[in-house]
Amino acid sequence: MRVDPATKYTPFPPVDLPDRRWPSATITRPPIWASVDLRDGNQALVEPMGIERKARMYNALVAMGFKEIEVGFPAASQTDFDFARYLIEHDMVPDDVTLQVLVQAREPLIRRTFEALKGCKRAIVHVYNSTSELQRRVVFGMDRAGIIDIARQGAQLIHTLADETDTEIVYQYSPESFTGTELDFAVDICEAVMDVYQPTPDKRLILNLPSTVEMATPNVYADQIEWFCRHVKNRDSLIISVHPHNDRGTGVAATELALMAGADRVEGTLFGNGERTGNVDIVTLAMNMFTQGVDPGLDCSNMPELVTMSEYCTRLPVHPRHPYAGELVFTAFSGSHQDAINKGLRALRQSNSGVWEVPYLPIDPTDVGRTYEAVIRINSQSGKGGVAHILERDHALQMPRPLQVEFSGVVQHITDESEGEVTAKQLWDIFQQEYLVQHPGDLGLKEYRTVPDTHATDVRLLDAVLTVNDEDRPIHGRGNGPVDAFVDALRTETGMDLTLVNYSEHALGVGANAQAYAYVEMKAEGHAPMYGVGRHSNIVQASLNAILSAVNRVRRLNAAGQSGGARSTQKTKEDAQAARAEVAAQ
Ligand SMILES: CC(=O)SCCNC(=O)CCNC(=O)[C@H](O)C(C)(C)COP(=O)(O)OP(=O)(O)OC[C@H]1O[C@@H](n2cnc3c(N)ncnc32)[C@H](O)[C@@H]1OP(=O)(O)O
Ligand SMILES: CC(C)C(=O)C(=O)O
Repeated sequence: MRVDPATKYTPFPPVDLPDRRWPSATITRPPIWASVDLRDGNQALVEPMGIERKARMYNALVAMGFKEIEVGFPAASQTDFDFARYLIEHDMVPDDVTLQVLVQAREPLIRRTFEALKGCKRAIVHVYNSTSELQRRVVFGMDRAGIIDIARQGAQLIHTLADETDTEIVYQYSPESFTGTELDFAVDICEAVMDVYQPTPDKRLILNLPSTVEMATPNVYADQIEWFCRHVKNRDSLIISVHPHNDRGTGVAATELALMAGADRVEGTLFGNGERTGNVDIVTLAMNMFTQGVDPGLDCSNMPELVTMSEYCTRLPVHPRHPYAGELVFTAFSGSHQDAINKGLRALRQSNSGVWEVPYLPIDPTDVGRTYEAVIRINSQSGKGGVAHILERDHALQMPRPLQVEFSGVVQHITDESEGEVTAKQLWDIFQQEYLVQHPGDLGLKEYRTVPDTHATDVRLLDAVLTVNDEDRPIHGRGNGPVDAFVDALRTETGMDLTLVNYSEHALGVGANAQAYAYVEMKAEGHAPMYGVGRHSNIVQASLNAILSAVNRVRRLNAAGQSGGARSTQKTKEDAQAARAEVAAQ
């Protein structure tokens, strides 16, 4: 029988704060960022980082612009102790960066922590004990007074040791499991710690209010933070810090609402690594601010490098759909998205506006070190817009709309069969096979010339030599220009009733050797109109090639015993099989 959640789980009680103010606040500046990758992130890894990996991540965090970095729990493990020593002894702490170390409110651990800090110019000593009703009851078996005593004694020892050291100590206290702690008790225990440290507006105490376990909707965390800020004494002598986890998958939202509710500082990790479902993801938070026009003060401009570094250090993958960072987050496969992105990018180029406005792309991929290459990729969900985008981007083709429709039908037929992706290179190969390559049995244009008809005005006579399977075939035609005369000659040669329906062309580059593309839509009796594409440095020859391309496609259809319109596949069975085999092989 299924479990009845109503009998097994208790809903989180709402906070009594009817005049809450945070819903009308906005985030206009970044908080103080503190990375806990090397502590909370590290303690959650299957294989915790050694010194080499820790140092690599530490350097990356400094380079990003973090000014406060929790480097470990030196009293808990020799590696963490040694790493703090390593940074201090190798003078790896820039003047504007403060190392932070975590310790439980327990005397031997606190003493050991101070040993780890010897020689450090400035450090945040972050002490914690657990305060929630559940932990008081089942872990510590203590009442409120006993728990306050642990915190007070821990703070007293730290205060004493701080007076004896040359290191400038910044105090930080966390009522761990804050989200499960009654708010009045959270204020009481924090104020007991404040009584020891005596913070002032010039020497503020960091009070860190962790969502050790995310237990409710983000608005509840915001209420808790606002309630605390409004009830704690000497608010101006405090830095209110949040340390959200992501158990409900809403760590980022909870943090944003907590900032609106008055938090000054955020502890989190890159890409949300951390205990269970992780700590809050600082990269997403920072980029969310960035996309609202707020400089987060953290450099995420080389996201691929950050991902590589994080994956190496944590030995955990960053999900391909991870916000801003995942391999696929700037990629559209679906046709209507591709169409809108294609149009949006074009409109942006034309507008010359610096303001980013592209449907389905909340940020410019280049702002995080990505290119536009991956934005549009082709599979069976894709449409003409995506196909046209890639051919224009990589080969400067300006395909007329009906040709886009026709060619996307060819591509779709292949992707439907292969059920996979078609790379940009494969797409170009398919296009060339379909329109530009001479297949066995196709007509090729060896040479041509036109002369005015001396017996009629505005009429030209054409003499050309076609090749079919290495055999020459002379042809002759007349018309009001070379194109018209060529179509006339082909009517005679092929016996097909051919009409030129549409024509367009464009140059590729400039100068005498610039290539031109010509696109023709031909109607052959018994077939729907069909496109041909020609390429040559001479525009007339490009046009004649395009006409032959269309005629050859009709001939291939006839040879395969098929008929049908432009939207049906124009590929012979062999072409389709070859293309499918190529896609499958990659
Ligand atoms: C939410 C967080 O992420 S907090 C950070 C958590 N990080 C870690 O725990 C990683 C590092 N910790 C460790 O390696 C170990 O826990 C150590 C080295 C610190 C301590 O190890 P041990 O002394 O063997 O204790 P262990 O952790 O198994 O048990 C905790 C004991 O400390 C007590 N305790 C836990 N927290 C505190 C605290 N803040 N203040 C005082 N006592 C505490 C517990 O009640 C328990 O007491 P008991 O032995 O009388 O039952
Ligand atoms: C030590 C505290 C801040 C912690 O890591 C947590 O509550 O998650």
